[in-house]
Formats: sequence, structure tokens, C-alpha cells
Amino acid sequence: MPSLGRLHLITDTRPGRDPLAVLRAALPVARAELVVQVRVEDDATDRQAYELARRVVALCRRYGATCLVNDRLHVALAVDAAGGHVGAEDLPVRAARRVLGSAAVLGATAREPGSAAEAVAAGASYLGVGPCHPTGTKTGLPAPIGPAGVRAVAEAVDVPVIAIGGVTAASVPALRAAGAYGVAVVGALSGAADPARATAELLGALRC
Ligand SMILES: Cc1ncc(COP(=O)(O)OP(=O)(O)O)c(N)n1
Ligand SMILES: Cc1ncsc1CCOP(=O)(O)O
Ligand SMILES: [Mg+2]
Repeated sequence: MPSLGRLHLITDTRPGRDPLAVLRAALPVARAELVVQVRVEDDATDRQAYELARRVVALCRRYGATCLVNDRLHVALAVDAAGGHVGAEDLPVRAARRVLGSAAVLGATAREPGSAAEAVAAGASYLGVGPCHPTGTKTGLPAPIGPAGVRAVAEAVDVPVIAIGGVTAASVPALRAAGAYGVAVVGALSGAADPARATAELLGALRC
């Protein structure tokens, strides 16, 4: 399995957003360092998720980037994505691994060392850890865990830790110092006036 990219761009499909435009700006800058996670709103249909995911897979292929699908693992399989990401309300990690197969990339959400180690034992190949900082992108989240929370998880597992939640280029150094392998962002790219430049800034911070 090739090494996991450090910058995870999660699609923003809220009204008024253009996830494919953001992706087209980010891909030439980040290329194989980019992991794109196709994440749609809960009320989106499977057909909508599928149509977005197959476009994202095609774009990623041109640049050697990796495409994952959030929650809907049947969509990941249908579009031949590299894998998927599951959290507490999705398929359990062990079941997700059975669905995707042993070669797939499988991410799981964790926010403390115990559940993180369980997710890895069940087959997760990376962990999404957070929210690290306050975010307006997703509601109903628990309190941010900060770099200290990321450190506690990173010290407990031997898979890449991807920090998520309110991440900006400015917050990357502290997260990396805490043991994060990479970061996942929605707003830092989707809300950027210049997503290509924002991609370069995030990558620059990740490479330090
Ligand atoms: C990299 C990464 N980390 C965490 C999440 C959150 O997943 P989940 O807890 O299942 O919440 P939803 O994204 O499904 O609303 C993620 N998607 N990616
Ligand atoms: C899906 C998700 N899970 C935890 S935080 C989050 C949203 C992250 O978005 P942003 O990068 O805009 O804070
Ligand atoms: Mg989920």
C-alpha cells in the first residue's frame, strides 16, 4: 500500500459550496500528497454521493491522489475508491474492513487512546482524531481536544493520526509536534479565497 498523503481534503457539499472547484485548485498543487475524502450531507442520496465520488476518483487518478469515501462504503466500492472512513455512527471498524477488504485504506474516528487502540486492532489503517479546535463545519461535536489530546492518541497507536477540526496552516505545527502525521480540513480549503494558495500553505506547514 503506498504511504498515506498528509493533507486530507474533505469535500464541502453544503449549499453554495463547489467541492469540485476546490479540488481542481488543490490537486495540481498537492498531487500525491492529497487524500480527498468524499463526504456528503446526511440527507444526500446515494446517487448524489456516487456521482460526486466518481468524479473525484477520476480527478484524483490524474494526479496520483487518493480518494476515500466517508460513511458510504458501498459507494467507495462502486467507484473503485482507495477506501473509506467510518465513525461512531457508521459501520463498526471490523465490519468496515470486511466490506472494503484487506488492501483498502480504512480510517476511523477516535478522540481518546482507548477507542483509538480498539479501532486499530479492528482494522483501521489510520485514525481521524478530533475535533482538535472549535469548528463551525459540523454541529453536535464534543469539546475540542487540542494538541494534548492528539498527543495522547498518537502515543497509543502505531498508525498515522490525522488531526481534524478547525485546522488551519497556523495550527499545523503544534499538531505535528503532538504527533499528528497529517491533517484533514474542510473550511481551510473550501472557505479560502484562493484554495490553491491555501493548499500550498497547508503543505508547507506539514512539511516542516
Ligand atoms: C479524517 C476524518 N476524521 C474524522 C471524521 C469524522 O467522521 P465521523 O465521526 O463518522 O463523522 P462524519 O464525518 O461522518 O460526520 C472524518 N470524516 N474524517
Ligand atoms: C467532519 C468533522 N469531524 C470532526 S470535525 C469535522 C469538520 C472539520 O471541518 P473544518 O476543517 O472546517 O473544521
Ligand atoms: Mg461518519
